[in-house]
Amino acid sequence: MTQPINRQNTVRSERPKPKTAPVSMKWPTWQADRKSQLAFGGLLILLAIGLTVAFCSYLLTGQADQSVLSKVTDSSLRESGTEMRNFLGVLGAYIAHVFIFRWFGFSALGIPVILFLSGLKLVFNFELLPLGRTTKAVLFYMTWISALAGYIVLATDSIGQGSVWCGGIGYEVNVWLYNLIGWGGIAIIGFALFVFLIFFYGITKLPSIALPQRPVSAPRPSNTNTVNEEEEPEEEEDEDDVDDFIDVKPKSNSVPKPVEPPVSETTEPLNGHEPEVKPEKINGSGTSAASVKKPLTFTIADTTPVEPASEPSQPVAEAYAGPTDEVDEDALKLHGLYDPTLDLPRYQFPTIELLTEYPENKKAQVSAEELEANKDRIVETLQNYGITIDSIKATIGPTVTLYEIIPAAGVRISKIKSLEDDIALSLAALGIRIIAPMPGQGTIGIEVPNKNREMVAMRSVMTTEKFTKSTFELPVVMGKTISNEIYVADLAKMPHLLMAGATGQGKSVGLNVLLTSLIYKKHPSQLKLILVDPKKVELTLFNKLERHFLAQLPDSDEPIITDTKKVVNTLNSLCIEMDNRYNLLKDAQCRNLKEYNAKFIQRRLNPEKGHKFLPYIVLVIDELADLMMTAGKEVEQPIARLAQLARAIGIHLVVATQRPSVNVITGLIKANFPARLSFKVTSKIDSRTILDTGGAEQLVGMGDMLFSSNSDIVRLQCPFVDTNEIEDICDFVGSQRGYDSSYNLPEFAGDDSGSVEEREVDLENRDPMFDEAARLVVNHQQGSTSLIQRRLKLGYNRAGRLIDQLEAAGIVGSFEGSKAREVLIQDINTLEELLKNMN
Ligand SMILES: Nc1ncnc2c1ncn2[C@@H]1O[C@H](COP(=O)(O)OP(=O)(O)OP(=O)(O)O)[C@@H](O)[C@H]1O
Repeated sequence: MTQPINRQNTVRSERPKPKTAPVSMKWPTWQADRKSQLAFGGLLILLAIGLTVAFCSYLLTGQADQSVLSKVTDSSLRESGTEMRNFLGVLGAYIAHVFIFRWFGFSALGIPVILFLSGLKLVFNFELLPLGRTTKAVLFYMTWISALAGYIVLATDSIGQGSVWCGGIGYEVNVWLYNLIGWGGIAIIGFALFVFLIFFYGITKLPSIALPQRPVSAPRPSNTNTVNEEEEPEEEEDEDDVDDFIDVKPKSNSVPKPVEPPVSETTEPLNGHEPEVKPEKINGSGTSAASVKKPLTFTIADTTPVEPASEPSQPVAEAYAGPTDEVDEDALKLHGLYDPTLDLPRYQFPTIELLTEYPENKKAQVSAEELEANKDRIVETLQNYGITIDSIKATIGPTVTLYEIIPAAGVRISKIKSLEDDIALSLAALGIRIIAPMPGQGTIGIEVPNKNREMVAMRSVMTTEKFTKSTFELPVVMGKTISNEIYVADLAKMPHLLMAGATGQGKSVGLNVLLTSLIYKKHPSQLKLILVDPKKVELTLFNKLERHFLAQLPDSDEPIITDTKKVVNTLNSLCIEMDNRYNLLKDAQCRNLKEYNAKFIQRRLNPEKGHKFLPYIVLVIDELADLMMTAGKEVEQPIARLAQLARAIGIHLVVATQRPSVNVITGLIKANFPARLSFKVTSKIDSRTILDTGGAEQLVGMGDMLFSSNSDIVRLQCPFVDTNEIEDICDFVGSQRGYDSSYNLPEFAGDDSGSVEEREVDLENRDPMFDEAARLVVNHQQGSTSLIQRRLKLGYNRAGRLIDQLEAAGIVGSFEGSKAREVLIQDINTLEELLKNMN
């Protein structure tokens, strides 16, 4: 007797098509290609130079060339070329003739300006002036100057020589105006300028006309400054009245952008799927432009070329000096909320075109016959063991198909579970997993791998709304669930992730997916990565992100950490960073990084007290086993300490290993990593070590994985991102202007610490730079190795030796962890005295 099969299977023949909208599309496709950008940009610069030469030459020789030009025909082109006086021959004369004589007059010189600025932007990614705004202004002034010149030419009746000044447009407009309102046309031309200025500079107030009073007592009009700011913003920097904020000009030359809103407490479930989408908070910058609209003073900076941030660890905030812990009302009023992204205002997020689009036919194809046959076999096998079922339904996932059965009343679940191998045998398939019972479903699930599996392309998941509109702090697209939903998790909530998988099962791809997700969603000012790669090959591609996203020790010469000793130092340095951050949070009376940064954005924390915007730090270790073998406790302890404490202050760890054995994933480490992810492992024991349950040994490889958080386990297909895609993304980010260097972690002296006596400093053989270093340290009253390193352009080791010698000479105090050493000599004269004695 066959059981009735419920035909309402949830086979998804029509899966929602991923939208092709880019995550952050700024350039059309061809522009994303750097080579095309360079070629086209170069052409624009060349054109700009050529047109300038042709136009200038035309202004000098145009009259003579005009007569030749009028005779030019195709047949006489060769001869006329020789007669032309224009530096660029007949072509130069012709183009100049059209632009100057027929159209704009001499103001056509604005055209090469626009071309030149566009070329610079494409070739060097450098905006001398804001491109859009300058283009608008130049186009307006070209037309307006042409009209004004036309009026003068008409009024003075000098059309003969004057037409190169006003061009055809200016002249014709004035003839038309003259016919309309006689000589009153000048009023319309003047009014056009007035309207343009109002809209272009956003003028809302006019200067109050202060009637001259008795000269001695006449007060300075209080609003003079405001008016000037609005009409002639470029002059504002010179105004005395803004002294209080003289240092606080925003480092932007772009239109002020909406700032990250004060972040509210999230209510998303821990590690869960993305909850409902809140469109107004996309990218975490949902505050409406109106609500944070910055005052007009910002237009000043709009035209100021940006200096690259020189101290990434202390961004623009340094300049904002507010009173204690209250809102710095003045700075807030003047500049609006603090915006960390103004560190690199022109940074462009990587575009979706950098990811490969795979053809649709790579989707899972499970035929109706395969489905029916599997169902029948499952039902039969269970029947052979005396288990009858009420219904069975199938859901086709990218890698496996889930058959959910409802057993007849009285069937013991454990009995079905014990038949795992028998069902696998009857289906002649590897990697069968039985989930009994399915959490919250009242059914029993049997996962059967598909014969043809779907490759989940990174691009297809990155374009889904779930990811693009994610409001998570650190959104990571984990993959596709069995029901073809995109699973996005928040690394900030995990808060640390342990990853395991036998070799070749997709770990490196998984790490790349994680890093790509973060890079697509975060601005370099909001996220720093520390990449540890003992295998030395897996993460090297990311070293191009050094000046944007990477953090490292001050002495580091390689952005990706591969050396065990350096790993130990970096972990300890991260512990110091954690302690520093806790001190800042304590001082600010905040419970976590989110609250702290929100307070800083609202200018409620005083940068002079050391407060600054704190980026998230994500530490990725590609192979823990290797480190545990070579450094054991030295690595285990800081990892465990960070994992225990760092969640609140925005430091998150992602640790991967091939060998999830107990001597690698020790109890101490495991207890502090609630979120675990396992690709296929070789044994059930390994699966237990990483997930606390079996199942990972049954996975089918190539990114098939189990993700466990809060004791929920979900099977996912990890997206696939190839190394050439990573390379393109890193090139795209790396080619943009970044910080001066990577984000500096606090110094950690490691074994070299201890008093100088222990390190036997020989003051007889002082470094040749000793005197200079001593003067530097005393002048700055700051005993830091990195200061010496930076100012004297020395390597870390030499700077370290110098600071030891300075300590031995009694110029600086002893090592005090993350803080700079105390300088024991207060003034330069005393120092000179001492140096004289020493010499
Ligand atoms: N999500 C995925 N989708 C499709 N194929 C994948 C996926 N992940 C991995 N693969 C395939 O498996 C191969 C090995 O993956 P990967 O290099 O990530 O393995 P690994 O676990 O890091 O191995 P190792 O530990 O030896 O470095 C890839 O080259 C790719 O062909």
